[in-house]
Amino acid sequence: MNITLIGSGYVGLVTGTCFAELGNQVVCLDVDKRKIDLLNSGGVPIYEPGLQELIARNAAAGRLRFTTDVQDAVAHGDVLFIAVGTPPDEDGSADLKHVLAVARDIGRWMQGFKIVVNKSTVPVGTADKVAQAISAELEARGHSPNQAGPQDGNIPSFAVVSNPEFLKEGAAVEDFMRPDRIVIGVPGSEAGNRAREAMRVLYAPFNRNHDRTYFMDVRSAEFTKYAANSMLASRISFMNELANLAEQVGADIEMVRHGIGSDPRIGFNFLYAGVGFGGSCFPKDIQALIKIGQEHNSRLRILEAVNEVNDRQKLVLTDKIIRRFGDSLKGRHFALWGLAFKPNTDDMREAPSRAIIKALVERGATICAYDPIATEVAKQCLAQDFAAAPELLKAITYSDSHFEALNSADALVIVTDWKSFKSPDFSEVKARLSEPLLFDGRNLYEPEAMAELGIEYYGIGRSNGHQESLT
Ligand SMILES: NC(=O)c1ccc[n+]([C@@H]2O[C@H](COP(=O)([O-])OP(=O)(O)OC[C@H]3O[C@@H](n4cnc5c(N)ncnc54)[C@H](O)[C@@H]3O)[C@@H](O)[C@H]2O)c1
Ligand SMILES: O=c1ccn([C@@H]2O[C@H](COP(=O)(O)OP(=O)(O)O[C@H]3O[C@H](CO)[C@@H](O)[C@H](O)[C@H]3O)[C@@H](O)[C@H]2O)c(=O)[nH]1
Repeated sequence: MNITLIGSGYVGLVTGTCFAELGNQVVCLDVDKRKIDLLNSGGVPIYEPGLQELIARNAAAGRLRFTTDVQDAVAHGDVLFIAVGTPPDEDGSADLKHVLAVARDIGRWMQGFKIVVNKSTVPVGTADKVAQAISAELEARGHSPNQAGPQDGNIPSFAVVSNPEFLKEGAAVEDFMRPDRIVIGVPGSEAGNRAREAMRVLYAPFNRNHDRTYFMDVRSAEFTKYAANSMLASRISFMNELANLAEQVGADIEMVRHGIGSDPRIGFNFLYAGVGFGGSCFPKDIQALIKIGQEHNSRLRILEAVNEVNDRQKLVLTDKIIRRFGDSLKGRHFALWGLAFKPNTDDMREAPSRAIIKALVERGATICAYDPIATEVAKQCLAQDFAAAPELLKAITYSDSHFEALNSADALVIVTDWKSFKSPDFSEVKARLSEPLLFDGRNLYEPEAMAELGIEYYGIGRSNGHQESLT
């Protein structure tokens, strides 16, 4: 099948590359010329395990190409995927300007029948707005907008489908290639039926052993995406709130996690307490759903609390550091392991490390940070965060080695749960730190083991270690 991805970021690039891997002819379009030039010269603008090799293989095989030419890209695809950003507007609602700009581009250039598939995360009702924007452009071209029936020849007609994406960064290729489910919302029309059949064929390779596709109406599909992210984020904030209470009552949240996760009705996934959730999805999607609720006079109190708990949780580790050292951290130096919002990515959007670094540096501390992948992206993000006080940026240095970052630090602060942090040589850690002190924002280690090693250890919601001395 001929497929076009409009928007070549995390979702567009991964989706396009994976469809090419399955034998489709794929064009990835982006307005960002630097991104397309980089892709055309063999580079990859994001870090995602396995992606670089897949892109190289499919580009070499002639199944995957990159362009900034809208007319060419729209002409190529029988199926046109919209995979552009839907960032939060000032009031928290999803900003649809990129999605609607793409819809207008499609309307401006399309010929014949096109299946327009929205993969961006969007509020319920967006497919209707996309259809209206395409129709308005067709009318301007002198065509009567027609979404109704199967057409022949070059008379433009279309169906707008919702196909939300559920991949996780850091595991995007794996998630896309082995989806738990494929949600497809199709309109109830003849064009919709045609789109449904095309989507069934396109996704057939994912359904060989059992059918993972859930066909539904468009609005339910749009809503499903927000519902999934809200549920997952709620679990995390719930566990973080319980973790903070566990410290007060002398319970250990890791024991509690095992105890409740073993109930199949609850399950183990997304129950890890930590320094809060970040990334480009949970924070913005929860804001957007809260806003949708407000607009429909249906306040979402649980989600309001999920956000509030998360904002607070990003500073829980800093609070522990302040309780240990006092409010002024002047003259204190910390090693910080992990900048990205989660492992296996260089994405720094809403990363808890940004809030933690800001809080420490504003209190006079200096920091040496290490991240296996995200350092360069982090430098740019932190420069923005400290734009109003650029002199504070000097307090942050970076190391290429997680051990060197420890040199002469008053404590090690762990923010991201990269695998390579899980079993460090603790004798080396102790030898390099000026005192054996560890603040673990991801509960990577056991308090008892740390005590045996002579390391003063503070986790999130851990009963033993030294929590009592902080309360
Ligand atoms: N990142 C994820 O893990 C993830 C997962 C599932 C869903 N989503 C959703 O998918 C959408 C895209 O997210 P992303 O992380 O890939 O965003 P991104 O910012 O990485 O990529 C979006 C790309 O779209 C391009 N773009 C913007 N306007 C354009 C236009 N008019 N024509 C062509 N290209 C244009 C941008 O230049 C950018 O390269 C969002 O709605 C997001 O919520 C993201
Ligand atoms: O038990 C957990 C699980 C995750 N996190 C944090 O939650 C955030 C999000 O993690 P994750 O969901 O793994 O990454 P994302 O790439 O943001 O993926 C989410 O957002 C995507 C965009 O909508 C969806 O497609 C995915 O299904 C959804 O998991 C990160 O900061 C994690 O550290 C926790 O604190 N505890």
